[in-house]
Amino acid sequence: MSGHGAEGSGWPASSPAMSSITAVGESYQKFNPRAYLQNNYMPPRADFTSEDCVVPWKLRCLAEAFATGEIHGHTLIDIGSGPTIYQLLSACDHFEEIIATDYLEVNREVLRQWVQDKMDVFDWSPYIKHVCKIEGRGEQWKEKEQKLREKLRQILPIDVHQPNPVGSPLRQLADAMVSTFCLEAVSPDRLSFEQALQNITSLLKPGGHFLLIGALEESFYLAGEAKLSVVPVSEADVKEALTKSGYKIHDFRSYIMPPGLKIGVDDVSGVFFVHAQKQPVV
Ligand SMILES: C[S@@+](CC[C@H](N)C(=O)[O-])C[C@H]1O[C@@H](n2cnc3c(N)ncnc32)[C@H](O)[C@@H]1O
Ligand SMILES: O=S(=O)(c1ccc2c(c1)CN[C@@H](CF)C2)N1CCSCC1
Repeated sequence: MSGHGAEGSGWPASSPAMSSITAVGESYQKFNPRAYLQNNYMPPRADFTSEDCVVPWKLRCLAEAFATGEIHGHTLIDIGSGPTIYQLLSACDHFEEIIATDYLEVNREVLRQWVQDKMDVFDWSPYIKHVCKIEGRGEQWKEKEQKLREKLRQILPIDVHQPNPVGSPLRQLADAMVSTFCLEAVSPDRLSFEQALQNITSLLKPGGHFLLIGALEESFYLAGEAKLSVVPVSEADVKEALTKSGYKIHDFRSYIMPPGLKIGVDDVSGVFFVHAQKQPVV
């Protein structure tokens, strides 16, 4: 899936909006997964020493959401997975099948390599160990790692700017959805952010739960040679977009990025976490 085509996007092929979306897709051609992982998922950002650090905060948000027991079913889909799997560690105990998605083949291949336990893949063990610790069930980290590898059964191309983001409608709507640092990082403006949210919502069954994590007031980030534009969003912008797409917000939390984690790889001000639920259409 190229994602560059105007076909079916709902925008006129030559409109300014479609031109901006095409430009975003072109900017991602230089995205370097290894550099992206280095910038965001290794020290100093990968600091597990205090519950106040961003990684423990984010993993706790996800673990606590799944610990409610409200979020379960057969299939969970992750939107814009990139080269990362940390966002699925607490989910894998509550679903039979997990679908990862990304726009870039390089990222989908990184995920395939991890699932197949190939050499030279990123070491997620600090994240897996931390999740096992905060979940408090005494699960061995290698068990959780193997469980996720078994459940991560599909790794699909996706373009959130298409009305059918994964090409054809899913055989079965997802019971739950996760997305981390994707929508704002691939949308040139607020309107396309809201439209992308509307598009991915078509993949989630009515009543399905959605865990959304993203960057607050960020305008760019680096991933090797790529400098990607990000649409700056506030808490209010995110809440408004979710409401417009028919969600009820159950929980909204924000984390202010400490100065020590502002390392030049982006200009993120904070991180938001939302637990929302798609409301049935009456
Ligand atoms: C900032 S990364 C987020 C990666 C990961 N979810 C995380 O938490 O770090 C944004 C991801 O969105 C993907 N992406 C770019 N354009 C997209 C599009 N039109 N639709 C869906 N995903 C897209 C990129 O390939 C990249 O993996
Ligand atoms: O908050 S992070 O430092 C983080 C993680 C990923 C990103 C950003 C920040 C900000 N820029 C985003 C670009 F889209 C990607 N973090 C990294 C460790 S795990 C918890 C999340």
